[in-house]
Amino acid sequence: MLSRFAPEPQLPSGQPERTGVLLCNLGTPDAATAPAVRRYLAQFLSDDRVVEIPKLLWWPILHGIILRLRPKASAAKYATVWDQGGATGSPLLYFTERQATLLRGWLGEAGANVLVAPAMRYGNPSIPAQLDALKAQGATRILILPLYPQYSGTTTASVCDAVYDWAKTQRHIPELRFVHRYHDHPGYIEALAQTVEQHWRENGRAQKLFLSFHGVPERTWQLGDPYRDECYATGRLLAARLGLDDSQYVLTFQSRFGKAKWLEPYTEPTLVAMARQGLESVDIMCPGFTSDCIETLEEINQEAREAFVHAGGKDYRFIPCLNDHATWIGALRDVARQHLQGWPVQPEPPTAPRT
Ligand SMILES: C=CC1=C(C)c2cc3[nH]c(cc4nc(cc5[nH]c(cc1n2)c(C)c5CCC(=O)O)C(CCC(=O)O)=C4C)c(C)c3C=C
Ligand SMILES: [Fe+2]
Ligand SMILES: [Fe+2]
Repeated sequence: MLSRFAPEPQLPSGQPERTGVLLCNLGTPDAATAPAVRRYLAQFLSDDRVVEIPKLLWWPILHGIILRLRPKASAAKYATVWDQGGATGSPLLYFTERQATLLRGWLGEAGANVLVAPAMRYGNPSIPAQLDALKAQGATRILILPLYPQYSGTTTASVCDAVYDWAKTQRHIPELRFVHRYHDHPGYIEALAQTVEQHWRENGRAQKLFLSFHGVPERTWQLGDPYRDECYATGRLLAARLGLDDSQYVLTFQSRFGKAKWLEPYTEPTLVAMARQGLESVDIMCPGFTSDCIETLEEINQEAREAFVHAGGKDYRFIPCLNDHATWIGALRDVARQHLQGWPVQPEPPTAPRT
């Protein structure tokens, strides 16, 4: 029987042991085309962390309906955000790569020589490919840093699964550490607050600030997923930092998928209801998304905007995600440093050749 363990990479003799950081985001299709979106959605929606319906029931729905109908419509939406928001190609991939490059430089400020690689849970560059690449560059310790500030079984735990699956194929597993959450980290809250304040300086201030987080099925919360509570904690800390009372901001959940009940209140129906009650202007941001993507640039900045205006709203002001904001990269550096404690981050002197 062939061994499931891959051969260990041959490192040039004298190459120092390195420390690596894997910056993980959700993923994105390789192109804004129906076949690429189908491949991406097939991988994404086959993950039982994401869809908790028994395979026997889910498979016919996924392969018989969703993967036949959704890719074409979804690709048309992806085409509207490709190259947008200051990005080239997929905004999610573009900003994740940029965050990795900047983080490497910022960690290097204090003389730390840490490898930083971007990775996507679904699509490319994949988590196993990037872990292989880090190992091939000599990484013997790797910190897994998901770009999800709030922990959810549907996202953070799925990144952990992908890393554990890769580890199962390795003869010599690097030391591994995982960041699970930073929803209340002062640097993250500060970066969000500065983004809102800059937006207010440039555009003035609307009647209400909407904080729209990605939704998850409500059942996951009832079963103990901490995601909802962590979103509310982020919302409260951000409002306090901005000096907002409860009447000045609204926290909602977007991107409902399928027929089940998801976390409420839902973003678009709340915008519509409030516009009908006379709300004229909103500022809207998505604090749980650390990069702009289809969910922010299309769903929030296009679809929800249209719904708000159609319901009588006048002024809809979208606030971009953290992307490559300097305070945010500083926060990522601080989160990484906290979790790298005790690990050597300087290249070690070459070891003497064995005699
Ligand atoms: C099917 C259920 C889904 C769950 C649960 C879910 C949780 C979840 N997702 C994000 C972040 C992102 N999701 C994105 C896209 C996206 N999400 C789902 C479904 C679920 N997400 C779908 C089907 C899609 C694809 C888009 C579409 O076809 O409409 C993205 C954007 C990807 C991109 O722009 O390339 C992000 C980011 C979080 C944080 C989360 C739970 C906390
Ligand atoms: Fe999603
Ligand atoms: Fe969406």
